[in-house]
Amino acid sequence: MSGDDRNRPLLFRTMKVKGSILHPYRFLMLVRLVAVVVFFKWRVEHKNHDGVWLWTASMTADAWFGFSWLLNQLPKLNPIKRVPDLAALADRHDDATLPGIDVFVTTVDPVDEPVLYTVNTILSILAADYPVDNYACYLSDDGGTLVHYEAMVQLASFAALWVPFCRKHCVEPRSPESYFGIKTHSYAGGMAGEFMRERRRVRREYEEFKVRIDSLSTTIRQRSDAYNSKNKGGVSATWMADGTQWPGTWVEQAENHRRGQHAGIVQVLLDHPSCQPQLGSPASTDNPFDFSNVDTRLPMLVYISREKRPGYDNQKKAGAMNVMLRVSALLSNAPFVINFDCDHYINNSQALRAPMCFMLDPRDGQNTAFVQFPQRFDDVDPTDRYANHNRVFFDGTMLALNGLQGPTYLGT
Ligand SMILES: O=c1ccn([C@@H]2O[C@H](COP(=O)(O)OP(=O)(O)O[C@H]3O[C@H](CO)[C@@H](O)[C@H](O)[C@H]3O)[C@@H](O)[C@H]2O)c(=O)[nH]1
Ligand SMILES: [Mn+2]
Repeated sequence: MSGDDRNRPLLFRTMKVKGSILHPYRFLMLVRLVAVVVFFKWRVEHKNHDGVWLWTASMTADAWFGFSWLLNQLPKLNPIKRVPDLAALADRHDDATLPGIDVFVTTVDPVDEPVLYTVNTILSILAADYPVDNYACYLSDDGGTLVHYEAMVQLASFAALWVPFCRKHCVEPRSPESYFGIKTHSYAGGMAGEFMRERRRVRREYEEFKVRIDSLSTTIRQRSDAYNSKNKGGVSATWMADGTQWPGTWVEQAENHRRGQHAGIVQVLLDHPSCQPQLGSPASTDNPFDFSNVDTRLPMLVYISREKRPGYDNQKKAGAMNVMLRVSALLSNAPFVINFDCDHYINNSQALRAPMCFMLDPRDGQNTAFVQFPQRFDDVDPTDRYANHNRVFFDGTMLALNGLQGPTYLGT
């Protein structure tokens, strides 16, 4: 750290858990520890001579549980919360000096992992508040299906409306499905009438976009049937809208066009944007949106389906990430990568800035390998009877590990 850095504001704050919560918890740990030790003592002193084998087995199991309980408790003695300071980041780095980020999204099956989720994930990424020419989004489709590719084509055109709309009205969250799912929308800006009008219109466009996404598999099948019937005798291919055969997997399995056996595909759907802001056009008779003061550029968007061959282990998500690293190295080569599963979305438009507070921190940045966000889950029943929010893990264990060295990496 240079002398100059020492006087600068640090980019994140470290917060201890309140004593009123921590002290009773520590006391409870002590009580449990005493109980566990007393229990072991009792066990050893009351050896069951009729079933020594059983006694030994259960002692071994208890000893192991006791030990793992201890391992689990020790980090919890000092849980730590780290909060990014976005204002300090903005002071220190203007948009031009923020580093590039390559955003990786992985998906496999358009049915098991519904395309609508993937589409929302990507829209929330494209609409994030980060310098547009400084980040790029890559989708890896391990299914190699045309449905995903055409969904991305549709998405690229819907994003041209959704992203400027989000920027203009500071919409949160920026995944349209979640945004329109919220019952009431507070609006603090000075254009309430215009906001309501544009929101209604975007909502209608989104509903139409969803219908197009939902009908993709039917559209593709009908189109392919039409081409295949002209092409009698040949194999039943899957056809793209431009009248060429899709290089990935086909609806009907064929040599070199099936799951686990097809050529690699890389398609740039949205090109790298220009470096200067591009303001949109004012409202007119055939354009109800006034984007004349909004930057309408979109970040780069790339579709990838890696090559697959039978007998070759693809290493699932890790393999997909490897391929995305290689492709992005050629196209955008950002110093940082961030990855999401296709069923995750960014629920806060500042989410790409937040990790930079840790990575660029003058004190700890050089020693930070990765930043792990807590995950939150939608559509869990409000009382969370079955603990599906995983709060103990995300708000307990992970904070606890934070106080030791850092949390574990969760794959996203
Ligand atoms: O051959 C494959 C198999 C999986 N995936 C993707 O990998 C991700 C995770 O796979 P999934 O089987 O859905 O794992 P989950 O159990 O749902 O997710 C848990 O496990 C993942 C892998 O460790 C972590 O990334 C997640 O955070 C964690 O919630 C998904 O986006 C998949 O699309 C691929 O890209 N290629
Ligand atoms: Mn999953």
